[in-house]
Amino acid sequence: MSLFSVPQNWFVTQGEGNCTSLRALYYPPVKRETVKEDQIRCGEHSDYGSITLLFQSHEGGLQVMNRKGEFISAPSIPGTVLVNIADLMQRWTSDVFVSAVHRVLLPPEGDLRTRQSLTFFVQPDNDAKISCCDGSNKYPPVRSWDYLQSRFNDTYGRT
Ligand SMILES: O=C(O)CCC(=O)C(=O)O
Ligand SMILES: [Fe+2]
Repeated sequence: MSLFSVPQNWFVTQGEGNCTSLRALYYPPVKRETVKEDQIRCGEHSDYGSITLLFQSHEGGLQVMNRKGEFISAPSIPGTVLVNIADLMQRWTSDVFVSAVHRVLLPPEGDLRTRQSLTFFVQPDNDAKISCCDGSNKYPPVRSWDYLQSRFNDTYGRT
């Protein structure tokens, strides 16, 4: 089965309950004298789930890595929402959709504006078995909940 012939609702629901969440971020003003070498506002990363809806205020700073491995600016366009592919979606589609590595840069020197963003992380249902939709097994099947917990543990450390 290819990505283009998956049954309707394949990506929609496979159980009850999921870890979909909303994050509100506030980036305070940046005083240049306190900035450390190589500091940025949000370090480069990819999101874990299926897709992320990103609402950003208009100061800019978000960059997304293109397929050549270069970061390009993704400015905020009024009235739009940015949709990022995340890691489980890349696995699910067997790399047809590629998870977007992204980061947020510091504002230019002297720009003391704050920045705000809202990220809506859409996660597959907890019991969903994420296996390559083309049947290739390029990535071993994984339960959504287990995958997310392992990523959270890697990021925040085990308790
Ligand atoms: O603040 C932003 O624009 C990006 C935030 C982000 O990438 C995240 O919360 O995962
Ligand atoms: Fe992110």
